[in-house]
Amino acid sequence: MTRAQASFPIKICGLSTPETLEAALAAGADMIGLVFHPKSPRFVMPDLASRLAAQARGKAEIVALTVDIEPAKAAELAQLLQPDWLQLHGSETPDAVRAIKAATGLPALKALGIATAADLQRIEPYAGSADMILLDAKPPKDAAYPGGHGRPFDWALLAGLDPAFRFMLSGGLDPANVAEAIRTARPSGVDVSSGVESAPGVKDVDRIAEFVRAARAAAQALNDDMLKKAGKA
Ligand SMILES: O=C(O)c1ccccc1N[C@@H]1O[C@H](COP(=O)(O)O)[C@@H](O)[C@H]1O
Repeated sequence: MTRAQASFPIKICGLSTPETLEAALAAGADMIGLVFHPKSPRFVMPDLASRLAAQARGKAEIVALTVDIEPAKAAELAQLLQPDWLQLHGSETPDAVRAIKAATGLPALKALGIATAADLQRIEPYAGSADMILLDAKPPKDAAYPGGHGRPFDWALLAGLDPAFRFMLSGGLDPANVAEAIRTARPSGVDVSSGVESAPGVKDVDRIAEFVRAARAAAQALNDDMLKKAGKA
């Protein structure tokens, strides 16, 4: 089990400078995301990505974010970056997730877009393939890239999920709303990109620190509440 699977992981995605990566590490982020989708404003070239990965290694889990990547390309990326996770943020089927995992030997964080209760039925088929599910908003129609648009979805849709099901939540989270998102959706971790930026692709060190602080406090409160309900506190 990785560190992220054992605790309440807080992931800061789309980091692209040593300074903002350092801010995420100093704030106590558990996972950092490097984006390998060329159409994203957060895309990092392989050389820079390798340097950022070296800076983060051993301090936070490194997540390589890809979109509908071929298994052979994923293996090349894994070789180059040696990430701890692959985030699969496209329309990868359960079989594609299995093939990418087999080619890389890495755990997969599979993102699924949620807009209605019916979308929750897309989770179950990934039970035997994805190591963690990330529930995100759907991108705007005609978006050039499938995530990182700062759009929330209705977190109350997740209230009926099995409490034992571990998932991460993303989509429009920011320092001001992450506590409410955690109270409502009761996720096992959170992921943010544009909510800690001053402009698309430009991370803000103060917002990163505020986000991690707010998420950590809300996760602790959620845990205390669950222990109380279970009669253990
Ligand atoms: O961040 C990106 O640029 C990105 C590009 C392609 C796919 C996913 C991307 N980011 C992921 O999108 C969600 C939501 O981000 P936001 O906080 O709403 O901006 C998050 O999981 C990012 O990892």
